[in-house]
This record gives sequence, C-alpha cells and structure tokens, in this order.
Amino acid sequence: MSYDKITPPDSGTKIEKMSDGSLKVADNPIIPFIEGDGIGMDITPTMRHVLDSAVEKAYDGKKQIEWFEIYAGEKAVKFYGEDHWLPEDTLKAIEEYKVAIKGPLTTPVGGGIRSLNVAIRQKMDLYACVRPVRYFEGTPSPVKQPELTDMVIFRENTEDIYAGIEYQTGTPENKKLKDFLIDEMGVTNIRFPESSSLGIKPVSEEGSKRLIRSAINYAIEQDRDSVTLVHKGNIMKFTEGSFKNWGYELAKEEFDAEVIGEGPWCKLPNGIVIKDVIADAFLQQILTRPDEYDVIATLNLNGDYVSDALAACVGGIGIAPGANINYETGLAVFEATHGTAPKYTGQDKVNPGSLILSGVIMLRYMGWNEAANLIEKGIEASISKKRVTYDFERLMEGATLLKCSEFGEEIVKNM
Ligand SMILES: NC(=O)C1=CN([C@@H]2O[C@H](COP(=O)(O)OP(=O)(O)OC[C@H]3O[C@@H](n4cnc5c(N)ncnc54)[C@H](OP(=O)(O)O)[C@@H]3O)[C@@H](O)[C@H]2O)C=CC1
Ligand SMILES: O=C(O)CCC(=O)C(=O)O
Ligand SMILES: [Mg+2]
Repeated sequence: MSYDKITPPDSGTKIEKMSDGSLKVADNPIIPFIEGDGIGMDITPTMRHVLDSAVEKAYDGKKQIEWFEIYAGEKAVKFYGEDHWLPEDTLKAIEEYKVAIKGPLTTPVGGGIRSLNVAIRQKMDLYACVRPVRYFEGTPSPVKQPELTDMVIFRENTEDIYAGIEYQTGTPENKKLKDFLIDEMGVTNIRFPESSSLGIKPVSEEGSKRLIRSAINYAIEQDRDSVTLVHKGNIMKFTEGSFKNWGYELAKEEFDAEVIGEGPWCKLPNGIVIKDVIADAFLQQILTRPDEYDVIATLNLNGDYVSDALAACVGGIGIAPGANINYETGLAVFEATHGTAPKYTGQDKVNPGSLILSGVIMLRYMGWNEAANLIEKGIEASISKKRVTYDFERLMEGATLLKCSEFGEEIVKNM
C-alpha cells in the first residue's frame, strides 16, 4: 500500500486474518497509533512505554511492537494541512495493519466537524464497541460494593442517531423533510414545527443482530452468566423495540435458546440467560444491584451513556478501556472510553489507566496474554499501594499523588 505522507517502520510484520478466522501475529507486529488531541499527548507515550516494558519482560525481548504513528484530529491538520482531520493515509494504515490504538479526539458541540471517533468506527465498519467494566481492589468508588460490578458492554457502533442524519432548523433540507413528514406522512405531533431541528435514528435488523451475535459469542467463550439487551423500546418501538425483538429472535434461531416461562427471557443450552431491561431502569439497577448484570448488548447512544455511568461505579473514567471491533474482518481499533479532557492537556497529570487497559485488551486480542497479565498485575499493585494519579488520590486517604508518566513507571515497577 502506498501512503501520501507517512512511512511504515522498516522492520516489523503485518498482522493478518487467517481463513479460519484467527489472527496471525508475528513477534514484531506493526501497530499504528494515533496520539490523540488534548491529553492524548500525555497518555499515549505513557501507554506505549508500559506496553513496551510488559512485552519486553514477558517475552525476554523476543517479541516487540513496531509502533507506526498515523494522524487524526489536530495533529493531522498540522501535518497534512487545513481541513485534513482524518487523512486517507490513516484509514489505509488501519486497514492494512488490522490492529491499531488511538488516543481521544475532540468533537466540537453544536457545529463544526462531526466526530472523528465515530467516523473511524463507521468507515472501518467497527460495529462492536466493547467496553469491559471491572473493579480493581482498592480503587475509590461512589458505590458501596464496587466489586459486584463486572460487566462487558457491547455497544452498537455504526447506527442509531450517531449516523449523523440531522437537519438544522431554518435550512432548506430541514423544511423539505418537515414538509414531507407533515404533508405526506400525516405527522401531526411535531410540537413546534417552525423551529424544530430534526434527526433520524436508523436501526437495522442486520446491524442489531451482528452486534448481539458478537455479545452472545463473547458470553459463550468467556463463560459468562447472561446477556442483557438494554433498550428504550417502550418509547421508540420500531428502533429500540425492534433491537430487543431481533435479539430474542437471534438467540432462538442461531443459538437454540429456549423461552423461559412466559418469555420473553430465554436460555441457551449452556445455561446463559438472554434477558432485556429498559434503559432507565438499567441505569438505576447498575447502582443498586449490579451483580444481576453481566454482558450487556445495547444501541449506540445508550451504550455511550451506560459506559461512562458504569465507569464511574468502579472508579471513574480514568480506568475505563475500550475496543472497536469488526469480528468478520478482524479490524480493531482500541481506545479509552474518556475524551480529551482539554483542561489537563500537557500537564502530565491525568490517569493513563484507560488507554493502558485498552492496550491490555489489544494485547489479549493479539494473543499476547502474558504481557497483558503483567500490566494488570502492575496496575493492581500500584492502586493497592495507593500510588495513583490525581483522580484517585483526591478520593483516597493517605495516597501518594503521581503524575501520569510516574503512574506509568509505577505500573512497570510493579509488573
Ligand atoms: N473516544 C473519544 O475520543 C472521545 C472523545 N470525546 C471528546 O472529548 C472532548 C472532551 O469531552 P468531555 O465531555 O469533557 O469528556 P472527557 O472524558 O474528556 O472529560 C470529562 C472529565 O472526565 C475526567 N477524565 C477524563 N479523562 C480522564 C483521565 N484520563 N484521567 C482522569 N480523569 C479523566 C475529568 O474529570 P475531572 O474534571 O473531575 O478531573 C474530565 O474533566 C469532547 O470534544 C468530546 O467530544 C469524548 C469522549 C470520547
Ligand atoms: O466522538 C466523540 O467526541 C465522543 C465519543 C464518545 O463519547 C464515546 O465514544 O464514548
Ligand atoms: Mg462517551
């Protein structure tokens, strides 16, 4: 593949997807990375240092990641020029090297460019946003029993209102759509038609089923107890309600699930329960009875809200990791759940834990479990010694405040 402005490292090997579905990962895979805006400049170098140290230690120097910097966001504009927020080079590199990791990217509110994070997911068709939420012993938490929270969120990543089909009030497109809805579809309940902006929420059977299928497959592989479909189908009957119905249909047709009692809950032959809950009730129950939930499958916007809320239960957004995956093509981009936290940019202050743990999921995806285990051990030990960044330190008694890079060193020391 030829690139316009970037050059892959001289040494290193591409990760390949094999015909049996597995990934072929050499001892020196090339991994593209996007530094990210805002605190990206703080957390990304720390993440790379921790991953490199873990790989070196786990494999006695026999394995090594060959990092390949690619660009998006503000750094892309500096490197490629005005309006080049997501260069073609970047998409090509992700496609060519299959597995990449990124820092957060800024999205302006109410105007300006649409989300580059969402664009990467949509353009690469990374339909499953997988966000595991677990508790690390000793982490400060606002809930009484944070150790009861152990969930893996599967958030649909390509549809829903994130499709960006929106028409601002006052534009000709908005008027055209409104006229169509009122005159041809007989819509009477747009409360203030003259001043309403409009948005469209596409939710498909195919998109819902592939996401729910990946959640059920994960539950089977990881021996989990249940998969819960989280939706707001009482209000949005044909989008969120259909998501729920398609989920049960898939469980029965593809996984031989049997209906429990009157239904609609059902059970797979291996005992995994498929159930559903309305999103607002779910958001209160994750605080009151988190142990009733395990793998979660939900739509894009619900998944966004649920991710940050669950992260808060186990110590905050500073240690909430994520992955964007297409299980058919094998393409995967790993990224933290949090954003660019601009007020902390360049201060070497924030918690790099989210991006480091995203790196841990990436190592597991590559089959490098020994290195992943070392990093988790290092994080656990650093937290239990109360040597932590500001977000944990302000909530812990007797903790030592570390900078972002110092926390990275602490993890390495404790591996
Ligand atoms: N995937 C992505 O790239 C994402 C990008 N974004 C984008 O990021 C920008 C900022 O979004 P915003 O809503 O402020 O959300 P952020 O997640 O960036 O920050 C909100 C708050 O979360 C806390 N926080 C975030 N990251 C860390 C960390 N690493 N360590 C410790 N605390 C952390 C801070 O809390 P406190 O103030 O209490 O210290 C911070 O003020 C927006 O442009 C948004 O669109 C948002 C989410 C995801
Ligand atoms: O793209 C953005 O700016 C926000 C994305 C986000 O909040 C998320 O992925 O959780
Ligand atoms: Mg979010």
